[in-house]
Amino acid sequence: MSERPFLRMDNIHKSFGEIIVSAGVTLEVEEGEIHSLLGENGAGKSVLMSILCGILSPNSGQIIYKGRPLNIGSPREAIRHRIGMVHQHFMLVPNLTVAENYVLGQGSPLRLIHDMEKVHARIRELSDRYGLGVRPDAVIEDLSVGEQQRVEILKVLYHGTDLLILDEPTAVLTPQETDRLLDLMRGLVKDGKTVIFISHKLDEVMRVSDRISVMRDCRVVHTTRVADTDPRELARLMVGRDVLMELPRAPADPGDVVLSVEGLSCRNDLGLPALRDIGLQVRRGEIVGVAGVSGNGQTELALAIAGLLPIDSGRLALNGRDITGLSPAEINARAFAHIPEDRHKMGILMPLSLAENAILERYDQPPFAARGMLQRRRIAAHTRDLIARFRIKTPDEEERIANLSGGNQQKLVVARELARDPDFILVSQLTRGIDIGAIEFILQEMLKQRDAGRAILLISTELEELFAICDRILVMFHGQILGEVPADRSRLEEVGLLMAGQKAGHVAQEA
Ligand SMILES: Nc1ncnc2c1ncn2[C@@H]1O[C@H](COP(=O)(O)OP(=O)(O)OP(=O)(O)O)[C@@H](O)[C@H]1O
Repeated sequence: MSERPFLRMDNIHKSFGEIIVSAGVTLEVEEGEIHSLLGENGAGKSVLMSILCGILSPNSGQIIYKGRPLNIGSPREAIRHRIGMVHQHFMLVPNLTVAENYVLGQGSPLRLIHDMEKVHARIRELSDRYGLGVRPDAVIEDLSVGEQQRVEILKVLYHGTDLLILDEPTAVLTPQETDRLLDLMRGLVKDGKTVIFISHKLDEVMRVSDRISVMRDCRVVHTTRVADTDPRELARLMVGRDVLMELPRAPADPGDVVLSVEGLSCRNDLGLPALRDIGLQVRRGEIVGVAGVSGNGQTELALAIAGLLPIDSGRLALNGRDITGLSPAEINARAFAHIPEDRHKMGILMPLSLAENAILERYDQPPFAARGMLQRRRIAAHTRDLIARFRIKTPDEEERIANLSGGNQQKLVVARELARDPDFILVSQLTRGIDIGAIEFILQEMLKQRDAGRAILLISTELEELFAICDRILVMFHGQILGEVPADRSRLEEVGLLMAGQKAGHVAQEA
């Protein structure tokens, strides 16, 4: 251990009642490095970083920062010490501008109005310096996810930072946006800043880090220089066993058509055309992937199929029966499972328990309801079964789902939907926020579902995920399906070209 590290978190303990969430963590970070933090879902990464930036206070342990003990009780104090964090879920107010978000809570409104020109100028200066492309007068809700993230990072820089913590910043980014973010992180380090980076994506961690610490069971179990390790070793350290990088699978044996989409066109919530004449079929016993750079209509495709977005024209059928224009509840009732892209908006209800979330769409149906009464023992037993099978980290089924780590919330959504014995499974961003050990398990589960004769449509921006389990891949570009490619890794380049709008040697016209 070095004499005087930039940051040393020493023997940090934290528990909520009986639940231990930090079990004597010791972590050292050197000045001017990118230090990655890896660990399974629920290993305690976010909790540790929340302690470092004053959101949670530890029960015991010490933090030495820039050679002095650090005792902070709020994020505001952390900012004073030039420690800034970008959280897994953005904390911006959607209907305010970038500049308004930055000055929220910063003083009297009258003075702020007067100073707004200066605020705008400072945002422009920082944005130019780091190539962030952030406009101070842009309204948050009009920005893409990648842009919102740059706004969050610039917010930390705006308040002044020497230590920047990024909690799973790439989970929602396109590969291009990720490259841009990794470049930005290197630029910040060149500028003398220190970065702590949390990610489940080992390739990114290997590309960008100087050093890596691995957490398990709420402790740091290993710290290494990136040159002294490889993804296989990191995976083993995280999960405690070897993780299969390639899943064995038999060729598909597709049966009858389960989902059929014909001539589907619709608009997005701004009234602009989002889908143009989409046609596709998913058969029993196959997994059809939908690839594409995010924002090319994939979100609208999932919403339209689930009955959550009105369509302009076209026809949807499930098991040969017309479902066009049916309500989401009516579609749901027809052996239709949906794992949505945004679990917070659509997948779960935060104030409710795991057990309540586990039966969200079925609370009024047998075996969970009888004679108008909830069958609490049955619901509890069912939820305990899901918790055990999907290794969801929680004290019990009565825990509020809001208290689970992000990846464990996603596991519950997947477990609940697969338990519904569906004919058709609509999935968006299946493994977002999930650790590699659990990804291996969930992808294997999807293959089992396929082999049991279910039809699966998997919409994803992760090509790895698509190539791992799909049988064929459709590529979306500007609201259309530009091509179909067998899910064979040798065809990766073709998929990449289609994603960029290039088809058989020519560039697709923007309609
Ligand atoms: N307020 C809380 N009350 C009870 N338990 C909590 C609370 N906040 C976090 N936990 C628990 O602390 C543990 C660590 O959670 P944390 O969010 O740090 O995990 P993580 O390593 O960031 O996981 P992920 O990769 O899924 O984001 C989890 O088991 C979680 O359920």
